[in-house]
Amino acid sequence: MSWIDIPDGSPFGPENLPLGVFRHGDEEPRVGAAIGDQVIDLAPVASAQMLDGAQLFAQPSLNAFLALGRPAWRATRNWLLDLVSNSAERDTVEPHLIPQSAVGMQLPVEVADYVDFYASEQHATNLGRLFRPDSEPLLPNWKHLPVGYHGRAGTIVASGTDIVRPSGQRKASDATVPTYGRSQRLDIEVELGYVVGTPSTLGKPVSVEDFEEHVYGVVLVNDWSARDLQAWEYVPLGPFLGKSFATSISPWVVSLDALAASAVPLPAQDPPVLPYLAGKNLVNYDITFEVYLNGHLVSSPPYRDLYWSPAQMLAHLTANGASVRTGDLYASGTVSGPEKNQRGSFIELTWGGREPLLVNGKHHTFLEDGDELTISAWARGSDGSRLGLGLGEVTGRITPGSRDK
Ligand SMILES: O=C(O)/C=C/C(=O)CC(=O)CC(=O)O
Ligand SMILES: [Ca+2]
Ligand SMILES: [Mg+2]
Repeated sequence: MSWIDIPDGSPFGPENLPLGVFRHGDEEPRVGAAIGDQVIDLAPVASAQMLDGAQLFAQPSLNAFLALGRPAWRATRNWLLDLVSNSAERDTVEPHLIPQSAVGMQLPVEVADYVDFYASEQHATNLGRLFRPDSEPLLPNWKHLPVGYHGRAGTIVASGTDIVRPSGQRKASDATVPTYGRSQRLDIEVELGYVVGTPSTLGKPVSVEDFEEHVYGVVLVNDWSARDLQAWEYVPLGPFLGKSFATSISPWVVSLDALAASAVPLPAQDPPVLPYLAGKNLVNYDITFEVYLNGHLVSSPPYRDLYWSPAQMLAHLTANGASVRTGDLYASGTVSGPEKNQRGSFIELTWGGREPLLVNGKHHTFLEDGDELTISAWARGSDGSRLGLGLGEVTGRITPGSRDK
């Protein structure tokens, strides 16, 4: 319960309290917490209470706060829970509530490195069938390690940023040589992203047990992908320009402490994983995404059945001694469920473009100029309810890009 008025159905209930970076008029961007349809401007509230570290909220990114580590994250969460639930705090907090409609949101984190996994068995199977129809859909390594690649941190953009249609080399299957031009198979990838707070040490792998020491929370990720560029360029070294032009993330970082209510055990893995990937308490989160094309729901991918847990992803990405830094982002890979309306990309939803989707009376395959794509997501608590535990949304609109050359 909160003394703050929270609209019914708000993703930001009194126990969610995600953090983000907002801009209010021409004031400096700074850290806020979302509750209902308002933002708590944290720096002046912390200053009024003469808290150490109040200046950490007067920053244009969460990085300084994230670097403090789990004890400080917990203490901050407890402070926030008290601010919104204890009516004695009302006089201090109320002057620093700002309607979300009056602020602009920017990237919550200055992203250091970006890694993208491929952890949904359903998605990997679908893409195997589409890209490698004559082979086994899952490659032999897939159930032994969380497959991933290093992406491009510098082109991670805030929700709402226009996505310029990328150009590049692509080769039609009946052509002998490639051409350069605008992508004709521009797609989305619906993913969950994990934000690293506490760095690790170079040369020292992070164990699955230490996941919560390093990871602060989650954001929504749309890993825009140009399937025609990708198909022509990516064997054998992996994704490159087909995915590096833009990746959008949601503005509010939901903490693992808030998400704990939706943790579900990871199903048994077969074959058994190597010891460095094994753990007794591996979890996933019971999160369901909703994908809207121009305002119409086209898919609802479920996260809870992902094959690899985020703790295993972190253990694997540091297994060679590579370190993580404050602000690193690693994403789950596209999330797809078994049903047709649970697929997390248009290449799957339209089966390579051969089965167009009928959306509001119009046939769609890949993204067209002007299309607006929004992903939202909700976590479910152990009682099956949504509990005001939403992740908010990430949105972007396709703009035409430069003329073909
Ligand atoms: O299987 C392939 O050939 C291609 C896979 C992808 O494009 C997916 C990817 O990059 C990772 C993911 O988001 O799941
Ligand atoms: Ca991806
Ligand atoms: Mg990308």
